[in-house]
Amino acid sequence: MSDRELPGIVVTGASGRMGQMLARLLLESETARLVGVLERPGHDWIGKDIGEAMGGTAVGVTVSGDAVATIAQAQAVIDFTSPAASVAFAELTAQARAVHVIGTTGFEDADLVPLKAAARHAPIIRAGNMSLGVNLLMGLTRKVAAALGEDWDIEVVEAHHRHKVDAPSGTALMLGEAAAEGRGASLADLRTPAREGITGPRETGSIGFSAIRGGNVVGEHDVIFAADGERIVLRHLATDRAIFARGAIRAALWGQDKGPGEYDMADVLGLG
Ligand SMILES: NC(=O)c1ccc[n+]([C@@H]2O[C@H](COP(=O)([O-])OP(=O)(O)OC[C@H]3O[C@@H](n4cnc5c(N)ncnc54)[C@H](O)[C@@H]3O)[C@@H](O)[C@H]2O)c1
Ligand SMILES: O=C(O)C1=N[C@H](C(=O)O)CCC1
Repeated sequence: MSDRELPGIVVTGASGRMGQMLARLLLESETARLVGVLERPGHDWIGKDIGEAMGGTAVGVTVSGDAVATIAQAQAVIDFTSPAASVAFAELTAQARAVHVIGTTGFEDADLVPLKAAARHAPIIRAGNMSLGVNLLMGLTRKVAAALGEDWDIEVVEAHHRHKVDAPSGTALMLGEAAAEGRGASLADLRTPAREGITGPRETGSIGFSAIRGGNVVGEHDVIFAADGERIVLRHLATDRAIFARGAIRAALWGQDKGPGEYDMADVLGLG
C-alpha cells in the first residue's frame, strides 16, 4: 500500500500530553498517516509545523485551529481533549463520515446525548482507557465481583499526575462499572459518593472510589475486594502513555470498515 492509500488521521489537542504522543507515533507509523493536527483557537502552536513545535524537525503538517477544514481531510479523528471539545468534534467528524476515536474522560451524562446523535452517522469508538491491560482487567474485575458475595467490599483506588482535571478517572469508572455488572447491577445504583467527614459505616454492596493526584504518575488503578481477614487486589500500572496512543490508533484502523454506531475498546480488541 502506498503512503497515500493509508488511512489519514487527524489528531486533536496536538500540544497536549496525549496529542504529542499520538503525533509522534503516527509520524513513524506504517499503517496510518498523520494528515492534520488541531489545537484550540488562539493556541500559540497554531500555524507552526507540528514537528518543530514538538522540538524536532519539520514534518510538513501544520497545527490548525480550523476544525471543519482539517477534519474534512480525515478518515479518522483521534481526540484526547476535553468533554466540550469532544462533543463539538463529534458533530464535525460525523459530518465528514469519518471514525471518531474519543479518549477524553470526564463526560457528564448530558454530553453523551450529542455523542449518541453523532454516532448515527459514523462510528464513534470511546473508552476511558485505550490500553490492552485495563480492558483485560475489566473482564477479570467482572468475574471476581460475580464470584464474591456482598460480604466482599469493593473499592477502586486510582493515582494520576498533578495536571489531571477529572476524578474519579475514566478508567476507575470503567472498572467500577465492570464490578457492578459482575454483581448484576449498574454502577449508578452502587456508587458511593466521595467520602468526607462523618460518613457513617460503609453501606453493604456499595462501590467506593478514591483518587490520588501528584507528580507525573501516568495512571495506576487498584480494584480492591476486601472481606474479613483477606483481601484481593487487581492492579494495573501504566508507565508510558504510548499504551493509550497505540490503542487509539488501533481503534482508528479497526473502525475503517465499521458502520455508524457506538463502540468501545472491548469491541476493538475482540473482548466483548
Ligand atoms: N482513554 C485513555 O486511554 C486516556 C489516556 C490518557 C488521557 N486520557 C484523557 O484524555 C484527555 C486529555 O489528556 P491529556 O493528558 O493529553 O491532557 P492535556 O491537557 O495535556 O491535553 C489536552 C489538549 O487538548 C487541547 N484542546 C482543548 N480544547 C481544544 C479544542 N477545542 N480544539 C483543539 N484542542 C483542544 C488543549 O489545548 C490541550 O493541548 C483527558 O480527558 C484525559 O483524561 C484518556
Ligand atoms: O492522564 C490521564 O488523564 C489519564 N486519563 C485516563 C483516565 O481518566 O482514566 C486514562 C489514564 C490516564
